[in-house]
Amino acid sequence: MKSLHAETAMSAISLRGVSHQFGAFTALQDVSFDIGRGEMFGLIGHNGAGKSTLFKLMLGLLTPASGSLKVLGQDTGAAAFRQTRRQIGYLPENFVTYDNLSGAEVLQLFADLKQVPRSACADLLDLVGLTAAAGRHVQTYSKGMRQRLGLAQALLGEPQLIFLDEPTNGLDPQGIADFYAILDSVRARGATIVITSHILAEIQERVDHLLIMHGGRVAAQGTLAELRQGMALPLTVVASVTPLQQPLALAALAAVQAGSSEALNVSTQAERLSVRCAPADKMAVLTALLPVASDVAVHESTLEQVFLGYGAAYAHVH
Ligand SMILES: Nc1ncnc2c1ncn2[C@@H]1O[C@H](COP(=O)(O)OP(=O)(O)OP(=O)(O)O)[C@@H](O)[C@H]1O
Repeated sequence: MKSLHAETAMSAISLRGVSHQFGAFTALQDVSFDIGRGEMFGLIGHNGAGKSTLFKLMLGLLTPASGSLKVLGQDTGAAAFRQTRRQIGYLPENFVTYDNLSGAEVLQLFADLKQVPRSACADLLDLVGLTAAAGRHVQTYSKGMRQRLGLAQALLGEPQLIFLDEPTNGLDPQGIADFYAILDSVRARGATIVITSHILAEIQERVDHLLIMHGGRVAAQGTLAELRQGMALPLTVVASVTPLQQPLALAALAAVQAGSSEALNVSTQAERLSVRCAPADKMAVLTALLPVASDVAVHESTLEQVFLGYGAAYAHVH
């Protein structure tokens, strides 16, 4: 499936035919995609699919064996990329910090390393909700607080581009919600965010575009809607139907089934009627149910189902 977004100089990131080997092992093969400026871009894949390697290439920490890789318009291999790096923030998968320093001291240290004025630290600590704990040793921080400190570090210097490698790993639901609320405020100033996560339910409503990696290759890319379309997984329509209306609903659905080559799976439980059908039959099912039902809702396939579907399809071909 081809990316639909424009492959122009406006891309924050552009990869063409990128491959990378570790010794004899090919970790990435012929990877091409674009990330538009201001997007929240989700990179997903099984363990070992190549996500962290891609991050390291995009950060200029590794050099691709072949292909071209431009980040913020600059070739990552060029000497000038050192300057571009200042526009980039990175929260690694395992953010390691110094336990016997305070949160404020850790952030100041990173500010010095990034040559960002220390005066920026107070606002960032405030943004990530650590002002009250700024004087405490990081040793006493919870996992969520450490991750928020890591995010503050990634946001030093107001970077245009931010890489977050499994940033919500180990956070509780409130911690995850807080983390994404901070990201929303970062997005509001136009920053591009690239994020990996294994918690697909968490990112499916939050990212603009997705790239599914499998075995070092791109298995699929697009918006969630495009990825769903590519997989054509069944969806479920649920509705409330009174006992009086139920025969009418079932008759209307039988008519839909008669006109479709795909199976319609209808089940009823008390007044709740549920129809599992192919995406192509969605409108016909809705048209059949709307006159005789209430509370009609469509449950599309989840990103997790889509991801597993692409994984299975990919494994079948390769
Ligand atoms: N420095 C290295 N030397 C040799 N092999 C490596 C090196 N770094 C990564 N690999 C291998 O490259 C492949 C891709 O690894 P990578 O860390 O990019 O995967 P990932 O998608 O980030 O996985 P995870 O979800 O587990 O973090 C894996 O098979 C890994 O073992």
